[in-house]
Amino acid sequence: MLIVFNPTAGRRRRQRLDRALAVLRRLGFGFDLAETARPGHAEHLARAAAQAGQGLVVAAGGDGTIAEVAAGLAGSTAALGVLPLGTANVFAWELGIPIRPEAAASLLAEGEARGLYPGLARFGDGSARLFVQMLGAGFDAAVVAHLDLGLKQRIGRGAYVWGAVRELARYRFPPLRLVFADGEMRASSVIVSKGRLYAGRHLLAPAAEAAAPGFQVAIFRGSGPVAAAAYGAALPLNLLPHMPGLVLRPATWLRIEGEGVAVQADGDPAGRLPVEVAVAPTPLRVLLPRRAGFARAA
Ligand SMILES: Nc1ncnc2c1ncn2[C@@H]1O[C@H](COP(=O)(O)OP(=O)(O)OP(=O)(O)O)[C@@H](O)[C@H]1O
Repeated sequence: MLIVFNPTAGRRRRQRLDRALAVLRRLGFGFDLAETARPGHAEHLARAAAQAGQGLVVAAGGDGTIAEVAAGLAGSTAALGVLPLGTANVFAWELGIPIRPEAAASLLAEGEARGLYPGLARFGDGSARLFVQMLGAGFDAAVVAHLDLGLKQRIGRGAYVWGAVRELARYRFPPLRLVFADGEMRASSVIVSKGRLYAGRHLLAPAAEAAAPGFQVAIFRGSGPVAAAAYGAALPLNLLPHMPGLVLRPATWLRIEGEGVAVQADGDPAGRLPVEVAVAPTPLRVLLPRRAGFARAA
């Protein structure tokens, strides 16, 4: 097993990693540990490991690190394991992967690999990017793009709240055009979600089935700072899905247009519109709790 550790993900991550490694050693599990040195490095490490015949590659980090490892494993038979050390850890909450390092390490020993279908984003410049949990365009991507990373290191998720408040004052809410296989819609923001949860364990898309190929698309039709503030206030109360102006619909493909508008994938800046979103052609084998019960929103 190779563990790919992002030393910049989340807070107190190294102590949390050490707690997980202590359990693996106690269980007699052999592992190699590799630290990422830059964005994108986890993908290279994972691909090289899979090509060398490694059967299990563990992403020790947040959702961005998981997505990079997933991209490196794409098309191989190696399974993805997760030690959730990130700031929001939405993928882990969604799939019932324990957040406690000791329990997450035990899962690496006793979990079962199940096939999940990531999303694949293709951008106007020809680049492509895999995402495991969600992709957003518009307001939330602007928050991610302008996030104060120093503040995130210090206070964690609060940095996103502060970033959102700042963004309310300056975001211009340019209109987006969403093209589905069966028609078009206008929106001020959109989140394409593999799962039910968003920003930790808050409810976004109750009908989502994380293990199924395809997405729930959250289409924010309310525009302007007042609507965005209302959506933001509803999120921690798990009332977002019921907000006026929010439309949720399933899709397996869509194109999002809005010249120059920021895109985020799994909580990291991912480029700019236009983007085409589809289901990845090959499933990703992910180590999950046996009889995985997908988590409830908090
Ligand atoms: N050594 C490094 N220096 C700077 N950035 C790095 C390094 N290694 C990885 N990264 C980048 O850090 C990004 C964010 O990390 P990650 O998503 O794992 O943590 P997080 O943002 O704290 O967690 P979450 O996504 O759960 O909120 C990754 O997408 C990756 O590109």
